[in-house]
Amino acid sequence: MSSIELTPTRKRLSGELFVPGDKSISHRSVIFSSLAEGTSVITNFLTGEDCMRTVEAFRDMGVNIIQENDRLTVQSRGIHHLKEPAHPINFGNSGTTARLMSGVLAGLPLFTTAYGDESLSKRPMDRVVEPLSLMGAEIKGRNNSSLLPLAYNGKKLRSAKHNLKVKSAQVKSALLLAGMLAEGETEVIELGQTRNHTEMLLPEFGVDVKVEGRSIKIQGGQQPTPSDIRVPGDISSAAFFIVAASIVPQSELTIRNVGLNPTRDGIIKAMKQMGADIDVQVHTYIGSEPVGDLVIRSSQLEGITLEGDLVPNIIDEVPILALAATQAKGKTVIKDAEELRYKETDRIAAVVETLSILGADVEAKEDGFIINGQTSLKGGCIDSFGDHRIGMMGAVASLICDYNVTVENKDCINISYPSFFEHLNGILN
Ligand SMILES: O=C(O)C1=C[C@@H](OP(=O)(O)O)[C@@H](O)[C@H](O)C1
Ligand SMILES: C=C(OP(=O)(O)O)C(=O)O
Repeated sequence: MSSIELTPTRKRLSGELFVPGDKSISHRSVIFSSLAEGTSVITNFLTGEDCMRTVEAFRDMGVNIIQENDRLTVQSRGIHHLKEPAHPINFGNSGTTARLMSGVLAGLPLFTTAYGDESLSKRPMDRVVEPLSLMGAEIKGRNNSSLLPLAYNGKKLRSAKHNLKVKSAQVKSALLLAGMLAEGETEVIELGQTRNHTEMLLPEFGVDVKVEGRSIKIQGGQQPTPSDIRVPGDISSAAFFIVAASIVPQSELTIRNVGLNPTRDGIIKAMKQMGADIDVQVHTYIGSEPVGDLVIRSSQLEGITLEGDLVPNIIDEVPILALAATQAKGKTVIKDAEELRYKETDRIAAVVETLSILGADVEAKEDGFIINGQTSLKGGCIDSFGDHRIGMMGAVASLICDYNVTVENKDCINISYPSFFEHLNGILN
């Protein structure tokens, strides 16, 4: 198992950084272009392991996807010419691949099977299998079809009206994709606003989607048309450096071309509410997604409460926000975040264990945690638990620890940010 020992550098963060392409938009752009008939070019594609699983799934179905660094050329003959893979599809560690592809595979006239790694095989799939079954989907799997591996006896689905029971963009997107392949109009009513990349990006591929408040409607029988997409930088990756530059004294860091979709920018709102010094300049729109530059200067943070509607917006950023909270004066409370228990690992347990080892004052709750700051962190040996976001949080923590930090099982960072350590070393001055 790979590990890295990080020694206290006492260096500040400065200079400029371009974070890799957004993971959610990368997945969606390869799915939509693979379903389109013709050629699409995707640039600044995230080549992390998760998005490559989505690429491989479509390669397994006969789509020609040529990769040159972070540029993908997707050549597809369209929905009606996808071929049935002769072997199971590997979703790896990627929840987004598993959920979104479930919506696609259920609605294609193919028989497919799919599996995941140890972590993904424990994550709930009933959240997509159940509503897809209401559309006539035939999906079978372990544990009453709630866990991978799954087998999809794909067929033409019927439309449905779904009132979602979880705040999940993956579930919403799976049902919209299934709805696009079904007969009639499918409506998805969200429990709360989640990232809206599917609704924003499908129209770029010529698919009509109607959004009215929390209701999203899609007419069946639509086939995406090819489109060229430039993926904005991933705010969830930028989050590690937003927090790092805020908590490492004397830092001033610029992060360029970050996606600033309002359903994703909660990390900036939360950090600003804690007193972080962050300038935001939106300079372009890619499709309808705002993109801009951030300048972050170190500052004294204060504890806050993070709850309710903000939580889905910061769901992947909670581990790194928890580290920020250890450096904030007073109490930070994170609640309504039980979804964290269903990620690559139980992120409530993993955050509490990791920060406790490093010397923080943190208490687990069923739906989040309470952190009392400000604490000086010591150091120690921590495990990523095979979770990229926990591994990166540990690496950022090492910047403010008194002694060495060893991060065990660090290779999982390649899932969303293969160049993470290179980028970190490039801005430590
Ligand atoms: O739709 C997406 O691209 C994602 C949605 C979120 O998951 P949930 O839908 O399970 O909240 C998030 O945690 C994940 O990293 C990416
Ligand atoms: C939860 C995550 O991803 P996924 O659900 O796609 O595995 C994540 O990237 O933090």
